[in-house]
Amino acid sequence: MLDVQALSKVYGKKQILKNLSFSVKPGEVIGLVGENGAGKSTLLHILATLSKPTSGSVMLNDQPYQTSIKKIRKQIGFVSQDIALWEEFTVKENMIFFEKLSWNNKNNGELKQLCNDMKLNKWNETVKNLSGGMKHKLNIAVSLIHEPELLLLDEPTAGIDLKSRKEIGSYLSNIATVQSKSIIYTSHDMDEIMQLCDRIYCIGDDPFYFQLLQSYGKNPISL
Ligand SMILES: Nc1ncnc2c1ncn2[C@@H]1O[C@H](COP(=O)(O)OP(=O)(O)OP(=O)(O)O)[C@@H](O)[C@H]1O
Repeated sequence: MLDVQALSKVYGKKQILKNLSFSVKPGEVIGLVGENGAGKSTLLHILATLSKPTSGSVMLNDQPYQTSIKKIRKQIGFVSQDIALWEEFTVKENMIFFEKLSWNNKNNGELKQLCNDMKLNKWNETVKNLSGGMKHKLNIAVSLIHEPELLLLDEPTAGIDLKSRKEIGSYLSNIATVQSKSIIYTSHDMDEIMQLCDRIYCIGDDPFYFQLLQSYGKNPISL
C-alpha cells in the first residue's frame, strides 16, 4: 500500500503541492486530474523517487522513501510523458535491452508475451516505424518488465487513437485486478479517467475538474 502524508513541494517561492495526504491500496486504479501546471507530474516524480518532497512522508508497504530508496525503486514502474525507447532498435531489442537493466530475469518468450498482452504484436518491427500508440504500449511494457507493485503513468495515452487508448485501458484494469497492482494515472481525457479509475483525485486550486466530475455523478476527492 502507498501512503502519502502531509506532502508538500515548493520550487523557489512557488508552492506546487500543499499538504497532500492519501493512500492507494493494491489493485486500485487512481486517476489524478487537474489543470495544466497543477502539479500532477511533480507528484508522480516524487512518488517515482525522482524528486524529493519539501516536507511530508511517503511510504510503500510500510517502507519509508527516505530510508529505503533502493528497495522502493524495485517496486515502482514509471512511465513519463516522453517516450523513452531506442528508435533504431526493434521491439524485441528494446525489451531485451531493458530486461538487462531490470532487477528481474525474463526470457524472450515472457517478454514477447508481455507485449502481446498489450496488443503490441510487432516484435520484429523497428521502433521508429511504429505508430504513436504502439510506442506508448511499448513504453508501458518496458516499465512492467521488473513486475512493479506500483505503476505511475503520466499521460500515457496523450495523442493516441481511441482503439489504442481502450486497449491500454483494459490492459491496465486487468493487471490491477488480476495482479493486484496499484496504478496512479494522469490524463486530461475525463471519459478515460471515469471508465478506468476506482477513485479520482483532483489536484490544484481550480475547481473545474472537481465540478465537472461531480456533474457526471462521480465523487472526486480534492487533494
Ligand atoms: N524543476 C522545476 N523547477 C521549478 N518549477 C517547476 C519545476 N518542475 C515543475 N515546475 C513548476 O511546477 C508547476 C507544476 O508543474 P507540473 O508539470 O507538475 O504540472 P502538471 O499538472 O503535470 O501539468 P500538465 O498538465 O501541463 O502536465 C508548474 O508551474 C511548473 O512550471
